Amino acid sequence: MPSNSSPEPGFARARFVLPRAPDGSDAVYLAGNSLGAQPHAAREALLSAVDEQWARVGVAGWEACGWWATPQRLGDRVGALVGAAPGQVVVGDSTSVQLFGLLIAAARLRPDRHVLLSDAGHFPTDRYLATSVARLTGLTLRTTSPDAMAPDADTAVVAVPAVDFRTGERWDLATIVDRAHEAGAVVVADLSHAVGVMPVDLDALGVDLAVGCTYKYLNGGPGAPAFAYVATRHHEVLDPPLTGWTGHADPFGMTEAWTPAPGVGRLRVGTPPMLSMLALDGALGVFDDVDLAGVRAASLALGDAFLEALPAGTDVVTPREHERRGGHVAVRVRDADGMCAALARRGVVVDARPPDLLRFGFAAPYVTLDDARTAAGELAALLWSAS
Ligand SMILES: Cc1ncc(COP(=O)(O)O)c(C=O)c1O
Ligand SMILES: Nc1c(O)cccc1C(=O)C[C@H](N)C(=O)O
Repeated sequence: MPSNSSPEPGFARARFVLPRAPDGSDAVYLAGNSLGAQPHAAREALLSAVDEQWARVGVAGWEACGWWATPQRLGDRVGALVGAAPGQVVVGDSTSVQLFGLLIAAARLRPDRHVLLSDAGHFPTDRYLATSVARLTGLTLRTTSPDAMAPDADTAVVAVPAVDFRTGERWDLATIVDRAHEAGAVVVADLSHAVGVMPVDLDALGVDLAVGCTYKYLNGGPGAPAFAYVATRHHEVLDPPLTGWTGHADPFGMTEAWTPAPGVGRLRVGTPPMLSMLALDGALGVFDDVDLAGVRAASLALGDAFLEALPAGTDVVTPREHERRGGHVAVRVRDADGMCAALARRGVVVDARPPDLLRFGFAAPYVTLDDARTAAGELAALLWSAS
């Protein structure tokens, strides 16, 4: 099938079930930056895994149904969406667990250096884990905004998101990676707010290591497994801290000592959550025949329609320039939680982040231009009644 290079906003809406609004209709669902909507194919894949595989094949499914190979097979599918050639991505565990492993592995790639440089506004799990990893490795944690990062000869690791989880600002990964590499540091990128909503070209950018979640714009479902990327040049030296048996070169040899599997397979830890993985497998079909540059253009068009329909004076914290914007737009309001609940009563699902932000996520596969304008109209009505 030819690839759809200029998809319209809402191009795959018929392939999704949308959460209900209070009146029973489909909600205007702008929370895909937190939990993507459910693709029919994810449900079908899950039901088939339960009814035909688990129930009827049982333990033989690890080979007969291809379960054992699924973390790397899905890794390649996700890898294609983040510019990773096959063999560099594995799926499994949570973003937090993957990040912990990669931050430590990154520090071990630069044993003579002393600084872990991280985004001051990073998502909490990234900040908490950087703090813990610094304690465990003896690195000194320094935090600053990604655009102000100035790694030097003592910087071991630079940890950054592709897009700020609060403001929706897109960071300039190319410049960050270049600066880090000039200083000899290793880059660990968190793509949670980028994967599936914009093209990311990990190989071309030269990113060393990356993680991301699959339950936002990839629509893998609540608790869908995360992914981890390791550039090929690090494969044979990567020394992960979580030496679980499924990352062993010969897991069924049940040997005394841990020997890493070749390549990215060494990042596998325990038994993969197969039902979640197979739901994700179904969900990824949405991206099979579509060009991510087109998905990005459609998402930006949705954001533009929303921004244009907002009343003058609305406090938008997301940069308006396309190249500096991710997949969501954040608006500062007086009572974000109250406003979020009021929008939900009006059939518009968004989320609130402390202290005062409302986030509107523009997942182009199922959000339409009408949705974007409706959300702006409902927000305007609430802002008006609150003023
Ligand atoms: C940037 C970022 N990293 C990580 C996470 C979450 O990590 P986990 O999948 O472990 O809950 C999120 C959101 O939940 C996020 O926005
Ligand atoms: N991962 C989440 C969860 O398990 C429950 C509720 C929300 C989330 C989120 O996705 C938070 C999200 N990463 C954020 O950007 O705030």
